[in-house]
Amino acid sequence: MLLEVDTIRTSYGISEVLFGLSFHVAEGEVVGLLGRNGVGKSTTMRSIVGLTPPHAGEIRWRGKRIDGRPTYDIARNGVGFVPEDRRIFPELTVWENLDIARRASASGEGWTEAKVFALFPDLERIQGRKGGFLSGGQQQMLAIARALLGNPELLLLDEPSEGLAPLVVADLRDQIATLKEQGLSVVLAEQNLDFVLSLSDRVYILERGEIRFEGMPGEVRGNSDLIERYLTV
Ligand SMILES: Nc1ncnc2c1ncn2[C@@H]1O[C@H](COP(=O)(O)OP(=O)(O)OP(=O)(O)O)[C@@H](O)[C@H]1O
Repeated sequence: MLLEVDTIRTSYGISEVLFGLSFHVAEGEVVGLLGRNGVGKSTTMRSIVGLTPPHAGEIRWRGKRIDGRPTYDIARNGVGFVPEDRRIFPELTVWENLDIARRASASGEGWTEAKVFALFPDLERIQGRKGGFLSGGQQQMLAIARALLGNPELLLLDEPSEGLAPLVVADLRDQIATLKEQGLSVVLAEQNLDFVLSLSDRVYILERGEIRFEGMPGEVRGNSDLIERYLTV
């Protein structure tokens, strides 16, 4: 198993947000995390990469514990994270945003600027533009491109389609599908049900910091009980 999240409990100060949450990701799998705002999807990702480490439970990467390890170490082990706010440097150009990520990466092999430009041709065209002048879609693609330069084996994407126009979302879906075809494992936290169901091999539904459902996308699609209970606003 690539990643095992085993009954983790995570808190912000005294307020507990994840209550013994467990899920796993096999090699090459795309796993969707679904649930309304505030159920703990971002906190789950932040727990995995060590930004808000769990205070109980275990997180294992290829069978070895990574909970409690520093974020840079978890990244070097092969876990890439694209946070919801994308964290683009606004004063740096697209090229410079990528260059920094490549230099920070431990391994010089694998992803290169040329390869990320092949996946995101738009980024090549605007490589001289400053991060602060990008559209939401361009920012999202830059954030994913930057994470890829760290040569992850697993990519955690937090709400990648949020705020993007439908045509841009369609492009993003194709790009994530290409990454999957290339063997990358992905965890996708999303509100956009069609987007997740069309990409995922398996999905989990969260509510109040716990997993309430695990199944195949086909078991969620058209299941109005499940959708009404856990997903509609
Ligand atoms: N820095 C923080 N300090 C305190 N509480 C927080 C913090 N970040 C998130 N929370 C709380 O933790 C809970 C889970 O939030 P989280 O962001 O993980 O949910 P989510 O499912 O990702 O939702 P969203 O789509 O809004 O990001 C929420 O109740 C939220 O208010």
